[in-house]
Amino acid sequence: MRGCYVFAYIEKIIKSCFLNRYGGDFGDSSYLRCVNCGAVYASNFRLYRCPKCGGLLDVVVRDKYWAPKGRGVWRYASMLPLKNGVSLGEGMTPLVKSNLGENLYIKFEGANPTGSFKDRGMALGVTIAKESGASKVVVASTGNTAASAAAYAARAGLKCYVVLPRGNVARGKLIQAALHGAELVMVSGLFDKALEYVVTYGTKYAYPLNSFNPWRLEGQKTLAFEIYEELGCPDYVIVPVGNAGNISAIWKGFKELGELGLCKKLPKMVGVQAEGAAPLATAWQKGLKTPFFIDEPETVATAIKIGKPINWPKAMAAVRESEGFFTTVSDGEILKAQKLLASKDGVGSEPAGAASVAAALKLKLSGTVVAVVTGHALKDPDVVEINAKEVRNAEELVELLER
Ligand SMILES: Cc1ncc(COP(=O)(O)O)c(C=O)c1O
Ligand SMILES: N[C@@H](CCOP(=O)(O)O)C(=O)O
Repeated sequence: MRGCYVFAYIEKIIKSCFLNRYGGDFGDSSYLRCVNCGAVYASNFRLYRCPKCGGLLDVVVRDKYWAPKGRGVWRYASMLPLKNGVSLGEGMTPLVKSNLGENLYIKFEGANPTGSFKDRGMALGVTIAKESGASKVVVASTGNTAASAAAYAARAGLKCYVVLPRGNVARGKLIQAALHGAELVMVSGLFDKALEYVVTYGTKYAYPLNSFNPWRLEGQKTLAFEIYEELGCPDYVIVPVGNAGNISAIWKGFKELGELGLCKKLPKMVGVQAEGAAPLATAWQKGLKTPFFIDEPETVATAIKIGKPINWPKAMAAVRESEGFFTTVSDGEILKAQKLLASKDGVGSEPAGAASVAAALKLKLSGTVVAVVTGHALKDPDVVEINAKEVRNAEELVELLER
C-alpha cells in the first residue's frame, strides 16, 4: 500500500516537471472551466474553446491564497496558475487621485513597460507559450496587443507575428511592434477580420496570444489586486471595452478577492464603448442577452474600434453579475476627456484610454470610482492638435512670457 503512494508521488513529480516544460499542462494547480456549459477540463495550454459547446474557457486556480510578495504581476503568484516567469516589470501602475471628480481615481495603465495593460497579460501568456515549447506566437491587433506581444516575445526569445488591420493602427504602436522585431502582417478590413484570420489559421501554426486565450487573461486580473491593495474595493470600476477581455479579467480578479473574504462588497463594473463601436452597450440598452455585432465600427479611438468582441459572453456576465452596466461616449467626449486628463491631472492617455474618464465625467457616479486609463498618449500622437507660437527674437519671447 505504502509502495502505491510512493509510486503515485513520484509519478506526480515526473508529470508536473515533464508537462510543465513541454506539454503545457500545469499539473493539478489549476483547471479550465467553460463559461457557457460549465464543463471542466484538466489544464491544457492549447485549449481555448470548450470542445463540447464551443464556449470560452476560464482558468480556475486551485488553492489560491493572498500573499502578495515581490514586484510586477508575479507579486500575485499565489493567485496565479504559474508562480514565476517572463517579466519586464509590468504592473505596479500609478493610482492617481483625479482633480476631475471628488472620489475619482485614475489607474494609469499607460505606465506599463510597453504603455498599455496588455503587458500584464503577456507576462503570463508568453511564459506559457515558452513553457509549452512553442517557438512562435501570433496576435491580431489594433496595435497595443501587437506592441506588447512583440516586446515580451523578444524578451523570451520567441518569434512574433502580428496581424494588423491596414490603416487602422496608430503610429506609435506600429513603431513599437517593428522595433521589437515582430513580423508585421497587414490585412484588408478591420480588427475583426484580422482576429478571424488568427483564430482560423494563426492558431494552427503559432501560439495565439489574443484574449480568447484564458491563460493570458490571468495576468490581467492583477489590475484588480493592485486597486485592492491601494484603495480597497471601490464602488465602481470603469473600463474601456473593445475585444472585452480586460473588463472580464478585472472582474475575475475582484471575484477571487471576494471568494477569499477580502473584498466584502465587490465593485460594479462599467463597460464603456465609443458610440460608433458599441456592440455590447447597444445590446445592453436594448435589453438583449447577446451582442449587437457591427460590421463597420467607427471611432477615433482605434484601440476599441471593434465590432465583434470575442469575449462578449464573459464581459456581459461581468457587468450583469457585478450589477454594473455598459454605456457609450462620443468621439467628442473622448477627445475632451483626453485633454482634461492631460491638462488637469497630468495623465497622458491615448483616446481609447480616456473613454473611461469621459464616462466618469458624464455619469457623475456617487461613491469611489476608479477609471482605468488603458494606454499611453504617445501611442497615438496624430490625434493631438499641436499649437505652437512663433517668436523671432528674445524680445518677442520675453513679451510672451510676461503675458
Ligand atoms: C488602449 C486600449 N484600451 C482599451 C482596449 C479594450 O480592451 P479589451 O479589448 O480588453 O476590451 C484596448 C484593446 O483591447 C486598448 O488597446
Ligand atoms: N485593442 C486590442 C485588440 C485586441 O485585443 P486582445 O485583448 O484580444 O488582444 C489590441 O491592442 O490589439
